[in-house]
Amino acid sequence: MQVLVSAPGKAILHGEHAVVHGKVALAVSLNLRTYLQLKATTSGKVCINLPNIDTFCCWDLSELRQLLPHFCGKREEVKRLDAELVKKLREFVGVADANLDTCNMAILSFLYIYISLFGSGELPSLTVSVWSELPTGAGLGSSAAYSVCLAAALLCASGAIPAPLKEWDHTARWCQEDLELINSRAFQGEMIIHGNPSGVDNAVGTWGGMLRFLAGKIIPLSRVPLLRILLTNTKVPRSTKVLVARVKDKINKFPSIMAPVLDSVDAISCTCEKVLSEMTSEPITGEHYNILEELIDINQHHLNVIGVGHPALDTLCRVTLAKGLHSKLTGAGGGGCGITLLRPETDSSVVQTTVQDLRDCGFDCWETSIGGPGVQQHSPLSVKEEVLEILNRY
Ligand SMILES: Nc1ncnc2c1ncn2[C@@H]1O[C@H](COP(=O)(O)OP(=O)(O)O)[C@@H](O)[C@H]1O
Ligand SMILES: C[C@@](O)(CCOP(=O)(O)O)CC(=O)O
Ligand SMILES: [Mg+2]
Repeated sequence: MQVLVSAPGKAILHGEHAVVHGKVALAVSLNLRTYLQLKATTSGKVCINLPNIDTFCCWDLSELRQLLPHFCGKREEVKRLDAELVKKLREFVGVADANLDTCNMAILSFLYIYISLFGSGELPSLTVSVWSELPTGAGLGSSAAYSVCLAAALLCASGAIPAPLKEWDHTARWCQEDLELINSRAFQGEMIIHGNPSGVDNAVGTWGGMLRFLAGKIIPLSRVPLLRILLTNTKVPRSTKVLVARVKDKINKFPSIMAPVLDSVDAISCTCEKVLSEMTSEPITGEHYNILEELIDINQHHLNVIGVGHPALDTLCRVTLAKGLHSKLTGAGGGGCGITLLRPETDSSVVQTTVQDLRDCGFDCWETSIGGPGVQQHSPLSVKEEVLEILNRY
C-alpha cells in the first residue's frame, strides 16, 4: 500500500484572529502545496520524515502499543481532543505543556491522528514522508496543509475512506462525505499545533478555492474575480499558537474595547465578499479596487490594535504604499507573511520594482496565483520530479 497526497496552503484575505472568536473570514488556497507519501512497510516500525523541519523519527510498534491503554477509542468525538491521549503522547515524546517546539508539534499531531485512527485495532507499520513548498510558521497555513495531508493519507491507510485514484488518473479528489472526514481529522492536528484553531485553514486545505468561513460553517465562493496578489514573507519567525493565545488574553483584559474591533473586522470581511461578488456580476471598475484597498488598510490597522503587528509588516505596508499598493498581514501575523493587492492595470515594471524593494529589505516576495484545488491524491507522474525525489529519499 502506498498513498501520495497533497494539500494547498492558504492566504486569509480578511478575518484572521476574529474568526477564532466567531467572526467571518475570507480565505483562498494558494498554488503552494504540501506533499505526503505514505508507504506500508514490514519493518515493525512507524517512521516519519519531515525534511522541511529537519525532523526524522522512528518508533517500534511495541513502543507505540504502550500508548493504547490510554486511548479511549471515542472515534466519533473529533471536535475535541482526547485529553488523556494528548497527555500520554506528551510524556511519550518528552514535551512539556507549554512547549512550542516546531518538531514536537509536528510529531504530536502525527501520532495523535495515527493512534486515534488505528488505536482500536492492529497498529500498522509504515513510513510517512512530507515535503512542502510552503514556508513553515509564516502565516500561509503550512500547519493545516500538513494536517490535511496526514488526515487524508492515514484515513486511506486505515480503510475509513477509499483511495480515489484510478489507474488512468493523474490526480483525484474524494467525495464530499470523505472530504468532511478528512477535514475533521485535520482539525485535530490543527488543535495540537494552534491550541484553539478556528478551522478555516484546514477547510481551505481540504476544499481549496475561495471560501467564507463562519463558526465552522464553510461556504465556497464559486463566483470570484481573478485577483492578482503579491505575497511577501518578512521571514520574522512567529508561532500561531502564541499569537492566538495573546489575542485571547487581550480580549479578556479589554472586552468592551476589543469586541467592536472584532465586529469591525467581521464587517470588513462581509463588505469585501459583497464587492468581490459585484465584481463578477457587473463590469469591474476602479472604484471596486479602491474599496478593496481601503478595506485592506483598515484591517491592517485593526490587526495592529489587537496586537499582532510587527515592525517588519509595517515596513511591508510602507514600501508597497510608496508604489501605490496596499498590504496587510495574512494569517496569525507577528511577522510571517503579508499580501499586497495588485490592480489589473498595475504595470509589470511597478510590480518588479516593488518586488526588488521588498527583497532589498531582506524579504522573500513573489506574485502568486490563487484558488488551486484542495486535498488530492496523486499518481507519481503528476508530482514534480524534485518533490518526488525528496519524498523517495527516505
Ligand atoms: N512541512 C512540514 N513538515 C513538518 N511539520 C510542519 C510542516 N509544515 C508545518 N508543520 C508544522 O506546523 C507548524 C507551523 O504552524 P503554524 O505556527 O500554525 O504556522 P503556519 O500554519 O502559518 O505555517 C510547524 O511548527 C510544524 O510543527
Ligand atoms: C490566526 C488564525 O486566524 C489563522 C492562522 O493561520 P496561520 O497558522 O498563521 O497560517 C488562527 C485560526 O483561524 O485558527
Ligand atoms: Mg497554522
